[in-house]
Amino acid sequence: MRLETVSVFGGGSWGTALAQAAAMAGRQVELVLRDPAEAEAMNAARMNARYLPGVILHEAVRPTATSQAADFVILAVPAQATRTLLTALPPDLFAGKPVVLSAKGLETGTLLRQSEILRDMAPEAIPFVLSGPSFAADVAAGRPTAVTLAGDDPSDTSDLATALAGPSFRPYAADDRIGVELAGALKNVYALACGAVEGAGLGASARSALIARAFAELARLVRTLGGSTSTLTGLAGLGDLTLSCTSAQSRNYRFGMALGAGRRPEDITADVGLAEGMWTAPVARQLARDTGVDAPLVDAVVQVLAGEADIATVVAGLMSRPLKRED
Ligand SMILES: NC(=O)c1ccc[n+]([C@@H]2O[C@H](COP(=O)([O-])OP(=O)(O)OC[C@H]3O[C@@H](n4cnc5c(N)ncnc54)[C@H](O)[C@@H]3O)[C@@H](O)[C@H]2O)c1
Ligand SMILES: O=P(O)(O)OC[C@H](O)CO
Repeated sequence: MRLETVSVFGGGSWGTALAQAAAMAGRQVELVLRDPAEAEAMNAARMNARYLPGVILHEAVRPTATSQAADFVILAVPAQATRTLLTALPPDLFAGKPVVLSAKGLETGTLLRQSEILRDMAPEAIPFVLSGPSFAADVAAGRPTAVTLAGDDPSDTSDLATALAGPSFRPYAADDRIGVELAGALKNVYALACGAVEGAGLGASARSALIARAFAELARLVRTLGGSTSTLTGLAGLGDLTLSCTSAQSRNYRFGMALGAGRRPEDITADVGLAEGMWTAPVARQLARDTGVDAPLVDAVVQVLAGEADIATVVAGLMSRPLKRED
């Protein structure tokens, strides 16, 4: 498999960070933005001033609005925008090529994972999913980061991991696409919940209890939806859950903190930016209901986001559930 050139779609923080990582790994990178003026400005400044100010673009990164054919592709737009992006691109851009899906979210309406959207829109692409504890600012600045890269063919996945690995970016190859995608999407919902616990001043003990019960709920969902629970002890599971559920660097966590402090969701987005958990929570609740999985934490987040209950009410509800064995 030739893996010298890569097109990264999405000129936000994650697309720019992954473009930097790929360039540091020795790839020639085009960073594809939808707005030609923004691509030109980024090229002139050699910086993504809006999403990653202060990070000088690697010389192998070429911002552009017109994509050329590359050896492989990385998609890094928000989860709800992946289908729109793919609709606008010619399918032959992807045919027979590795496509790395890096958005962490489930699609509203269809309830689909990112690689299922790709299968719908570009069935001849070869899907890989990348997830794990990784803030764009850390990756772009070359701070040590490790992620999971899952694909169906072990040899191709190892080759792709090697093509993306650099001195500070370490992808571990794996094969459980379903588990990796679900863990990445769901951790955003649980990060909202943990942020809300902090914002409401409920204490560090409550937050740790929540992380542990979130892990158990995630395991039930992953097991039922066809993933492997062993994935959850890895970077895409435990790694990302603990990062996003404890750090105010996470937008989902910050969104939750504001919710916990009593602000309304519609007023928070302008300050925090993209918080994928907001979109994924209702989808996860639907998936849990459809498959009979008990998911009280996802339910609680949906209720708070929808304004159906305040934090105190959902916490009282969770604390008064019948006592049970810890499994
Ligand atoms: N930022 C991080 O630290 C980080 C880390 C890992 C994964 N992710 C995931 O990456 C995804 C993208 O997040 P982000 O942080 O880059 O968001 P962002 O808000 O920083 O940037 C989103 C970018 O997508 C572009 N975009 C939106 N709709 C588009 C469309 N239809 N066509 C083309 N471009 C479009 C926007 O113009 C913007 O440039 C999310 O699913 C997020 O969970 C982010
Ligand atoms: O800022 P967040 O909450 O979207 O989290 C970013 C990454 O997913 C952390 O791994």
